[in-house]
Amino acid sequence: MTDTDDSLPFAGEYASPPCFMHELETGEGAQLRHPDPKLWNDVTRWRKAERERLIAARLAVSPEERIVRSNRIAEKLTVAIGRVKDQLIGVYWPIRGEPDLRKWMTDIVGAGGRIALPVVIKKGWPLEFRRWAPGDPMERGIWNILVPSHGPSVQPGVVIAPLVGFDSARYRLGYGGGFFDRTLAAMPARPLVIGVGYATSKLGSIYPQPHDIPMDVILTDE
Ligand SMILES: Nc1nc2c(c(=O)[nH]1)N(C=O)[C@@H](CNc1ccc(C(=O)N[C@@H](CCC(=O)O)C(=O)O)cc1)CN2
Ligand SMILES: Nc1ncnc2c1ncn2[C@@H]1O[C@H](COP(=O)(O)OP(=O)(O)OP(=O)(O)O)[C@@H](O)[C@H]1O
Repeated sequence: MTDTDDSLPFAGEYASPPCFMHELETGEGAQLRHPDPKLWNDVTRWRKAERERLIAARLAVSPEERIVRSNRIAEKLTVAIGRVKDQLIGVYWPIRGEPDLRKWMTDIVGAGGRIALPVVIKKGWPLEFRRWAPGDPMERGIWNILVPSHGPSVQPGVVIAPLVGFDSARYRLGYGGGFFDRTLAAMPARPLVIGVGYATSKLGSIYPQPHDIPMDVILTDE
């Protein structure tokens, strides 16, 4: 199935933010009960195939080209965020061909801003953010992603979310753990959420579901 394939039943967009508290089970690692399990099953299968296709495509891009594209995204971030002094910005440590913003993160710290990185505490839980500065000790967390070894949980005012895919309604396709959606839903104050990815990762629709939270802004290399 491709993004132009319309054989997937229309997955329903919402004109206003849906209230789905009634679909939440309580307790650790609460799972959502989807309103239409059959549709969700189709969407899940389609998303899995699209993730694999999009990740393989970006991994096939040369390291030199990836640097060029990452730098373009970094320049746009600088413009979008503006004055960074005293801001706390949640970024990410790149994996699987994601835009590499590590130099930009260092520049932000040099300019008086602060950076935080996401940490997976447990599958099915919101992410935690920990402060990071160049040279800080890091360790491998779940899925081998490097995370700051210690430090308290902090609340960024800006969150930069890497996109596996995205659509024109600013919905994000990630790795399928639901981490960013859970994290944004749980944050006491909603941060400015900026999705970053390659223009080639654009889809016709990600078939947004009630739990999917759109990005405020999406920045690409084009
Ligand atoms: N660089 C980076 N760090 C990040 C994220 C990210 O998107 N990029 N995350 C953003 O959330 C969190 C990690 N999220 C992840 C979620 C799933 C898998 C993963 O490998 N999942 C399994 C299958 C999952 C499933 O379908 O149930 C897999 O692909 O084998 C990896 C990372 C926190 N750190
Ligand atoms: N607020 C939430 N509460 C409980 N479960 C949630 C919440 N948000 C998402 N989920 C669950 O997470 C799972 C994965 O969702 P989805 O396919 O949207 O992942 P994703 O956004 O691609 O992943 P990620 O953010 O980790 O990169 C779904 O089963 C979904 O029900």
